[in-house]
Amino acid sequence: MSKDLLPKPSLLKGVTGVLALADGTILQGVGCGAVGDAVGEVCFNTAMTGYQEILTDPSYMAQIVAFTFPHVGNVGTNLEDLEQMSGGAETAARGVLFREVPTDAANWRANSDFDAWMQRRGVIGLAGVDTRALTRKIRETGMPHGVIAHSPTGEFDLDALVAKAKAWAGLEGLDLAKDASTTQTFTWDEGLWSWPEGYAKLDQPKYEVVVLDYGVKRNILRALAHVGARATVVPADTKAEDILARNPDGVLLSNGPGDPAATGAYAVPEIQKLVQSGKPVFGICLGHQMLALAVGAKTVKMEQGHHGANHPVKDLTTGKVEIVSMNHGFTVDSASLPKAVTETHVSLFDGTNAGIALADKPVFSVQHHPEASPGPTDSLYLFERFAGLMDAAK
Ligand SMILES: NC(=O)CC[C@H](N)C(=O)O
Repeated sequence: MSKDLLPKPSLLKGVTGVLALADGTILQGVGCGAVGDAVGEVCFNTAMTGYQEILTDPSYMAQIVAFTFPHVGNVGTNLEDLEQMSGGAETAARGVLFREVPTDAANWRANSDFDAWMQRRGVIGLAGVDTRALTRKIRETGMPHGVIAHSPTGEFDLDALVAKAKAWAGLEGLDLAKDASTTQTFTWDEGLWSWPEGYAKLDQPKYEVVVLDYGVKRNILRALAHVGARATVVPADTKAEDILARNPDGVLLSNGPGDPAATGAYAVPEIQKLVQSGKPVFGICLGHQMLALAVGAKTVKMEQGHHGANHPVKDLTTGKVEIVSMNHGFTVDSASLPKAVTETHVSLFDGTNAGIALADKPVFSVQHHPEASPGPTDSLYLFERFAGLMDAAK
């Protein structure tokens, strides 16, 4: 085991949790949340708040999230900050790692403490690990495959856990949108949250938007309502003909888990028809990547990915810099963008593509999360840009 990744003994009450990486590295700590083990890609997230939204973001399916912020769980969990639509017993992320052992919940909105919430929702937690050393490792060698395990008796078959991490094929080529998507069409009219009112209600919709659900976050639907759009959410494999038959004012391609290239196999031909129809189209994250595939560009796997709530992105159409929420492990290869497609946004961390627009159609998309949740709301203007395109098309 690398010396860097040894636990800090003062933090440990007993080794009841481990993370076993495919290269044989073992991190030991205090297990919490659900008991058992789970395999996934290990990424780090630099957000300082919003762990409940992050862990329930469907785009984190098949991933294990290591928070660089040391105190996770202190404000407990509540019934509102859930991003996945199902709201069911299963949470998107497979596991979570953090530095300090979580305390009891201390927040007026909390109805549960973090440990009990993780237990109920099947999330395995591992506390007391040197997340800084793990983050440095990910920065140097990319996002590893790992198995997170929690055993209250402290018994682990470490060789078997490493073997399981090694045997996992990874996210490349994996279509998870079909698992994250709704199977039933439904409409949504809840707006954004503010204090002390709570969630707003959309009374008089100005626009009707069909949302192709590849694993949509609730706050995307709320941000649509915020600009006057009522969402009709349809399953990931819905045909363009069926969407256009509803005569929506616009179509939104949602975020979602997995590899865009694998998901694109069935979604891309439908997105191409939607683009050709002349309807305004807005893509977010996985939706952005699949729109890029639909217009002939390529997507590639990233080394360490972007996961956080403090990423600077430049809107090349206005010259403005926005601080955004990011969560992606694949990226659109800007060099592969065809001539008719403009690069509208770039990441100021590494220059990777963060947005595109079509020259001759009311179609655009971004890699980041304008709906935030968690994170800053600098990019909410993109929902207004979408509304502007819908106005122009009316
Ligand atoms: N948040 C998302 O939609 C993520 C998109 C894709 N699964 C990626 O990791 O790049």
